[in-house]
Amino acid sequence: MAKRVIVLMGPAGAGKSSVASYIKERFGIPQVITHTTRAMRQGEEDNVDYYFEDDQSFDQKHFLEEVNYGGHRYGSSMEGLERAWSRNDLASIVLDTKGGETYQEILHDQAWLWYVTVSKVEELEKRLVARGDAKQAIEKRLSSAEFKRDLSLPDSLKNKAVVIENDDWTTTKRQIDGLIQGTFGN
Ligand SMILES: Nc1ncnc2c1ncn2[C@@H]1O[C@H](COP(=O)(O)OP(=O)(O)OP(=O)(O)O)[C@@H](O)[C@H]1O
Ligand SMILES: Nc1nc2c(ncn2[C@@H]2O[C@H](COP(=O)(O)O)[C@@H](O)[C@H]2O)c(=O)[nH]1
Repeated sequence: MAKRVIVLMGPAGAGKSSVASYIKERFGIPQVITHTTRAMRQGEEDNVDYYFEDDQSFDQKHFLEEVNYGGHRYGSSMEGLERAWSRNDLASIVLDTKGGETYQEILHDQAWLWYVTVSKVEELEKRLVARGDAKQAIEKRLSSAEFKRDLSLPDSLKNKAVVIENDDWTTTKRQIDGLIQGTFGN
């Protein structure tokens, strides 16, 4: 089977990481670990949720693409993608929409684009609070240009991405099961 990667995009709090964890547990789809200079959140682990970097170590890496999101740096590497593909032909990665556009340009049909969103934008802040994010970090994130941009799909990805409206987790899981089983018959 051709190697593919599910590219999970969407606004902060919409549920991208929750979807990545679900497809890992349910279908054994490994997640590509990316790099960031932001501080670790409660419950996160280095080398599992991210490779946590400082500016100096980040500068030494060779990334396929890198972005600034809400004042922090994020980057993903071809090595990370190959590592996930060595375990399974279908992997996932969580990216902002700018990264999603880059993956689409580089990987074409090998990038399976999923845009995770919610129908009510107020729900996003509630979820970040419930996740235990620091108040200051939430305020900074919600006022960032990147957060506002990712509230909708960029024009270049419209009609190319599957939209998952993650208002209700049971409904979301059903949609995901349909997408994976419809394509791979697992
Ligand atoms: N359908 C849902 N209903 C209610 N809560 C949800 C739902 N999906 C995810 N959550 C919760 O919302 C919070 C944010 O989810 P998650 O971390 O997956 O979002 P994210 O899109 O990866 O966010 P970020 O980009 O900020 O990292 C988590 O606490 C998660 O458990
Ligand atoms: N383009 C990229 N975007 C990335 C990468 N790793 C994560 N992300 C996206 O950044 C924001 C913020 O992430 P958070 O974990 O601090 O909430 C989110 O949209 C992620 O999808 C990357 O390597 N490249």
